[in-house]
Amino acid sequence: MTRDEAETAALIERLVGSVADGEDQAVEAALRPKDLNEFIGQEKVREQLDLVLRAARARGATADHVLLSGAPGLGKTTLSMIIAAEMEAPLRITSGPAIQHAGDLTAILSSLQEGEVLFLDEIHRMSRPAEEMLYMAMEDFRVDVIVGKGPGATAIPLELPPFTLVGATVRAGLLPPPLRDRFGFTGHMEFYEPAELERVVHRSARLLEVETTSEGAAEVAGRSRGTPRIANRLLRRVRDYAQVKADGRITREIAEAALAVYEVDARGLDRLDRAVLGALLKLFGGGPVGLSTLAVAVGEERETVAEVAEPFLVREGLLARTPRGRVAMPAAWEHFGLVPPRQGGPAGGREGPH
Ligand SMILES: Nc1ncnc2c1ncn2[C@@H]1O[C@H](COP(=O)(O)OP(=O)(O)OP(=O)(O)O)[C@@H](O)[C@H]1O
Repeated sequence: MTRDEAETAALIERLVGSVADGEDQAVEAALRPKDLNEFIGQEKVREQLDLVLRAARARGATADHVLLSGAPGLGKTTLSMIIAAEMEAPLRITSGPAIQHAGDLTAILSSLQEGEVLFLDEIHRMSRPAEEMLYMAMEDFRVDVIVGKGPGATAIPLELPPFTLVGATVRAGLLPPPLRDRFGFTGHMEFYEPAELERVVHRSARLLEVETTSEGAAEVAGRSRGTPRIANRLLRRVRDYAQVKADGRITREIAEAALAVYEVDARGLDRLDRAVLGALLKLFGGGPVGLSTLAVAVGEERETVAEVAEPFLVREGLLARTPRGRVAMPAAWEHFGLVPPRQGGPAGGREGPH
């Protein structure tokens, strides 16, 4: 290997990244469904994707580029792995924030094998020049490698083997239209219904060899915010509790006691959700308040509040996003045991009767 090749390999290694260490990551990887049949819920996306992949296989062609949109933890990475497995193709995983320069993307694209699936997580966070390079790569399987700098710079066209790009984003609307339009198929991932999450919990419990009653699984599922990753995480924590404090079996009582320890409340709100709602209610009298102000108040990034906490709070009817700012809904006051201030009264609300 020459020095250039070694540097490129190191660069790709850094960009593509390996799965983080730790028992939880290893367990999470083991819990991933391996094919579309094992993948629970998301009927629409599954059916549509199944058609796209079957048709490509029948033609002996590389599958069209796929865009997956949806909140974190709904299974976008898992689906990209399934796409690669179903196409019997290798998979490369990277993310938008890892690609800061067009050269970063060239390094990855130029090392792809024919038919390879490239999973680009958080595609909306890629740098502009890289994004523009991706347009051409997706459409014509070609990139221009820029050699040199300034007026003397020349563009050398480089042919790429056909590949399938699987882009993942929290919202398809975050992508510029020219990029969005280059995907042959867009799958919108929805939050999971409680019954689907119960199936996820049962499946994971079976794989982890943990005995779980129906009520125990329902309790974990009900607090998992419609998200399989959270269901799996809560299941692992409840399993720990059941092993240390009881006989290892997950019942409703054990799930309730364990989740109280981990500060996940009966509605599934976690510490961040409660911080956001608590600030909205107690500091801003229920709003309206701007996203930036709210984010500063809870010491989080705007994006974290908007993309991690809010979709669930909105869906639960606890918070509304209005043109004037974020507003707490009556259910939020109730959940916190607070009474909303009267119009024109002092901000902050009063303690309720319970
Ligand atoms: N439909 C499903 N059926 C069973 N398990 C699932 C399903 N979807 C996701 N999971 C589980 O949830 C975990 C999280 O999924 P995954 O990493 O694919 O989410 P993601 O949408 O890519 O999240 P992020 O965008 O944050 O990376 C996985 O470990 C997987 O086991």
